[in-house]
Amino acid sequence: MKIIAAEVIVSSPSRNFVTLKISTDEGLTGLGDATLNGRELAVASYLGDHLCQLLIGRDPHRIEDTWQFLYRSSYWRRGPVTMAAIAAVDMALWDIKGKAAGLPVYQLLGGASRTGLRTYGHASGRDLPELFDSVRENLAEGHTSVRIQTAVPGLKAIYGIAAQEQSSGERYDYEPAGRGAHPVEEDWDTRAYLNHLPSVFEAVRNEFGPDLPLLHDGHHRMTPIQAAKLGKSLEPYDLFWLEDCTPAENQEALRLVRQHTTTPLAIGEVFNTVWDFQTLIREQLIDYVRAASTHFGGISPLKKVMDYAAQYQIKSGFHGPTDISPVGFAAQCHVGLAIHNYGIQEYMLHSAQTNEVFQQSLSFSGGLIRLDPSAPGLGISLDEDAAARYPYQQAYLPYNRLADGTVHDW
Ligand SMILES: O=NC(=O)[C@@H](O)[C@H](O)[C@H](O)CO
Ligand SMILES: [Co+2]
Repeated sequence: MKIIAAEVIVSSPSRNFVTLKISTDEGLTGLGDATLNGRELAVASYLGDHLCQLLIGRDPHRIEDTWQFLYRSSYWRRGPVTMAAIAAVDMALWDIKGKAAGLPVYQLLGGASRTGLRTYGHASGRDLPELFDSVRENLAEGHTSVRIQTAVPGLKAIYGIAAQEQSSGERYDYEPAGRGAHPVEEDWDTRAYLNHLPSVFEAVRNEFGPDLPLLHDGHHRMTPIQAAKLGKSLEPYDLFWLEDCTPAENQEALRLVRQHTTTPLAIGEVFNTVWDFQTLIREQLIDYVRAASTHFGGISPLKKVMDYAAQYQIKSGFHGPTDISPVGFAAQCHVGLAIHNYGIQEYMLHSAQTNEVFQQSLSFSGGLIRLDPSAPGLGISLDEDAAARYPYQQAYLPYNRLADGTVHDW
């Protein structure tokens, strides 16, 4: 079999998505997700102007060789743009291999290790009543675990809370990317956040009891000692995990956090290669791997990092925001179903418009994502006419500044 075409499809139903479509001389096609929120066109160009031409004539069955060729032949390595582009190729080739074999991709990765994938949803609220309603909505939707994000007194707009100007009760169930030519500035105050959050979790535990698994996303905004303080102060509320508690470019920073708290830690949604996890896994500084297939080079490296993590009893907690397309989401669900060390899957439901462009065969019932055993490959199709109805619109993620004007992680 030979690759005869590789096309990049940029579409913006509700938000921007970049999809790679690879076609073969035997009539099979494969899809890959190359979406990088806020930098989509950089990845579209990396694919369209550099990688697609290298694929023509290659045997699509040679996934590992293609991955290694694309990774090493560029000379320049790693980074979110490069790895999202390679991820899309990897996913599309697994899609083709599954279709050629008449099997879902998880069957090629060792078969199902469980019935389905337990999920967590995003509960958010500017105040406790809004937050409690949002928790109830998530439970009604079928999630058996819930992420808790709230506003912080004195701050106007922060990560994880629907933009203030939106109608009250608006849920944070759609990842921001403010449309326009410049990112929106939001405000931040770590001290106010650290002083406020424990009371929120105490209220949530009082309202929903001790058993509901609760997660929280620190979103890279704390120093290691601040993250240690928060992890320790949340111990009475028995979190399932505290996510991105501190920027982990310096993986050793987690040693300090680990010394002070038993709150489980999840990191890695902004990572793009296994080396970003090497110290974190080897020193067991985290409990969950937050990588996502789309930002991590695809299905192949995601399976590799999880097999490495398994040696340290570290589980998966793959990133599942709405700025990963249904193709990328399905790809990591296939990995999640096959690996033994599965933890949980972040699951933000895509909009009706997005589901108009991408037809999915996975389902969500009884608190579990289930993959269709009769759907070969990734089990996703893309309606190119629908995609063409939603042209790209430039959009950026927000960023933070502190009260004194210093730029800060958002
Ligand atoms: O855990 N989920 C997250 O941190 C997401 O909400 C990220 O901010 C977005 O995917 C960035 O585009
Ligand atoms: Co996160």
